[in-house]
Amino acid sequence: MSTTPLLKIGTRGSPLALAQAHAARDALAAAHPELAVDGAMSIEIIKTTGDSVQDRPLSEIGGKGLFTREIDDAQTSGAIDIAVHSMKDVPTVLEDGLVLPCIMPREDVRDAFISVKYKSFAELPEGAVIGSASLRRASQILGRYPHLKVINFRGNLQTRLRKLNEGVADATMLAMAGLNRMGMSEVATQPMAPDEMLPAVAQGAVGITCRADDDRARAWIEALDCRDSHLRVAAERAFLAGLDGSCRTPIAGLAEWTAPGMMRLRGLIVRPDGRNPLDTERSGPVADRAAAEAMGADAAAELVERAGDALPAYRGEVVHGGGL
Ligand SMILES: NCc1[nH]cc(CCC(=O)O)c1CC(=O)O
Repeated sequence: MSTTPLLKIGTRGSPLALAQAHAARDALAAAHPELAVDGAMSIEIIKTTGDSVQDRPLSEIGGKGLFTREIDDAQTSGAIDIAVHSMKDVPTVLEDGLVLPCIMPREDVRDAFISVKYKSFAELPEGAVIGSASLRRASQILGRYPHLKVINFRGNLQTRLRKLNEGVADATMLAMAGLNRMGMSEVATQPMAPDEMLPAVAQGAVGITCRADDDRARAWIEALDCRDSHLRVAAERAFLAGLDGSCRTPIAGLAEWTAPGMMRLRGLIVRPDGRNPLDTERSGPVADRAAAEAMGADAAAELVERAGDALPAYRGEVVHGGGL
């Protein structure tokens, strides 16, 4: 029973991250009989900078890979073999020596409006307080409802819901995907349509990385790859990469299949005050990863061009990733 596991799975320790790691482990066991054996896989919890710093806005901590760096290091050093990530927390450029062969079937991409007293944003009175650590969410809401106030709201899902119940804020927003995976869908007062709240790039997608030279782990996780989800995430991440040299930009993006082989990509960059958002859309055939990435890059190039000198104003205020 004390033999070394064949596959060490790394994850953050939040309840959501653990739920995702357990789901990945179960899918691996179902797909590969040799991994279904007792002790064949282990789950290793790794604390990231983003988990450690709870008292300051993420935008003040800065830097890429707040929720991934320590996990990347563990992977590179061999302390773990694969890592299960919320893709919206993963920087567009992977750590050297790591690859991403697997995107699992994507969950609900939408954000949810959550409130104890109110049914929707439209019902909130003048001066009502929204708790959010996400400038992407906050700025989209302020653009539409400038009479609301946004306060910084950090912590994992459980912490944020507790703050809401304590009356620290009148409403908050959380990804439906996280709620669904935690079996807490009923916490959502109302899912918001992407037209009202465009999700973060790769929201609802879970990816699995491994070392580029680890052929065995790679084959195991590649078997779980959902091609439809992977191409959507590839388009969105190419859009993000095209805009996001610093990884500190409030950006939203969503790719969807409108018909077999036909993709639609919506993209948006916003200012913190929600004024003058820039959005764009692409539709067309996407047969492979190169086509998905070309669509994302093309949409980003258009926004860079249109933003012109104003682009710096869209940058530098927020760290991409970590619930943003
Ligand atoms: N670190 C926060 C984080 N990362 C991924 C999700 C949601 C799940 C997902 O988008 O797959 C969340 C919580 C949230 O934004 O409500």
